Amino acid sequence: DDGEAIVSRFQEYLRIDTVQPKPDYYKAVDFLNSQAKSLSLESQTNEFVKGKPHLLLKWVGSDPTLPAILLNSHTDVVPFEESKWTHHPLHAHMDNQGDIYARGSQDMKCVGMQYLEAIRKLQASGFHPVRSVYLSFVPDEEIGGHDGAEKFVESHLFKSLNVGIVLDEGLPSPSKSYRVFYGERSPWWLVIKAKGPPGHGAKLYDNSAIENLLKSIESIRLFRASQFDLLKAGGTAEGDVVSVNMAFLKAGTPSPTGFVMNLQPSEAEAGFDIRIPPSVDSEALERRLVEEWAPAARNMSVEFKQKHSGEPLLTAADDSNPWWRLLENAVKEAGGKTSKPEIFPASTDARYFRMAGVPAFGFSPISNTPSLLHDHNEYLSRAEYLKGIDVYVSIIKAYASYEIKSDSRDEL
Ligand code: MET
Ligand SMILES: [Zn+2]
Ligand SMILES: [Zn+2]
Repeated sequence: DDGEAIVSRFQEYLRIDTVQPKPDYYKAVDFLNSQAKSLSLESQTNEFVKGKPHLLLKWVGSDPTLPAILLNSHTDVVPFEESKWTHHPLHAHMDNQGDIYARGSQDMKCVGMQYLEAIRKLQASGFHPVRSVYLSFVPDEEIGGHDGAEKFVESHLFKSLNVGIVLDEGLPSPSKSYRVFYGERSPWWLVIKAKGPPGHGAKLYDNSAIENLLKSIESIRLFRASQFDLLKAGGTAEGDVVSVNMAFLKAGTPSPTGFVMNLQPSEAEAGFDIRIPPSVDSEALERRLVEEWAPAARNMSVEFKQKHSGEPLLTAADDSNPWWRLLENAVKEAGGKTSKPEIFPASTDARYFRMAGVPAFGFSPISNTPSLLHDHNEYLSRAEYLKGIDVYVSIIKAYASYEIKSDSRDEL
C-alpha cells in the first residue's frame, strides 16, 4: 500500500462531521467498519446510550488466556471557529508542504486511523498476534466520556475482554522525542453564580450580583497567577500545577438593542475550567471554592457541570511495569525516543480504564509538531502521520507478542 492511499483514508475520516454537540457517529462507525472489513477484524457496535454507538474491533490472538491489548480512540471532535482557519476544518486540505489541516488531525482521528493502518501493515508482513488486539472507538470524550468510555468500562462486555493494557491519546511533542503520559489531571467544569438586588445604574450600593462575582474573579485570578508563577519559574511540570481558566462570563439584562445600560442586573455568572493534578488535595481546593470563591454569605453558589472525583490513579511508568519497558523499547526500535513520562495536563478517557484497574498510557506518535488541540489551524504533516504508523507497528508487534502471563495488572 502506498502513502497516497493511506493519507486519503485519513482525510476521509477527518471529513466526517463528528463535531460536538451533534456528531454524526453513525457515519464515522460505518467508515471505520468498512476499514475493519478490509482487515478481516471482528466487529461489534453497541449503543450503551441510544444514538451514541461504540465500535469494538478485534484482531484475534492465538492465546486467548493472555490478557488483551486495547487501543482506544474517541470519534468526536471539539467545535471550531471556521472563519479563523486558513483552510476549512472539515476539508482536511493538504497544503504543498504536506500539512493536513483538520479538526481532529491531532485530537485524535490520527491515532484511531494509525492503529488501523498499523494493523494493515502487520498483516501484510505476515505477523500474527499472540494476544488479542482490540480497537475501541468511543463517542463523547470531548464532553466528559460519560456516555462513551465510562459506560463501556462499566459494561459486562468490557470485563469479558480481559484487557491487560490500554493505549489512549497523548499530546504532540514540539521536539523530536515523543511524550508519554501515565496519569492525568482531574477536570472540574463549574459555574459560579451570584445574585443580588437590582438597582438604578447610577446608584452605588453593596452586594450587587456583578460586584460580588467580580470579587470572586479577582480572588480566582490571584490563585491562577500563583499556579502559573510556579510553572514560569521552571522546575514544575504543567501536569503538577492547578490550571484555572474562565470559559464564559454572563450577566446583564437583555433588551432588543443589546443590554439595558442603566439597570444593575440581579444575576451574574462565570464558568471555569479547572484541572487538578493527582498531587493536589482536591478536597482542600473544594473548600476554598465554597468558602472564598462562591461564599453563600455573598449570595453566591456553585454548580458543577463536570467533576471527576475519586483517587487519581497512576500507571507505573518504570521497570516494574513490563508494558512500560515494552513501549519504550518499541518506540526506540522504530527509530524514535520517548521523553520522561508525564501527567497529562488535560483529561482523557484513560482515567476510566485506570479506575477499572487496568494500566493505561497516553501516547500520540506525533513529534516535531506544535500542540494545536482545540486550537485554530490544527494540522498534522503527512510525514509525521506516516511515521506514527510505523511507531504503532512496532508497539503493537511488541505488545501482541508479549507472552509473559503475570502482567502489571496484578500489581496495580
Ligand atoms: C472533561 S472531560 C475532558 C474533555 C477533553 N478531553 C478535555 O480535556 O478538555
Ligand atoms: Zn482527545
Ligand atoms: Zn480534545
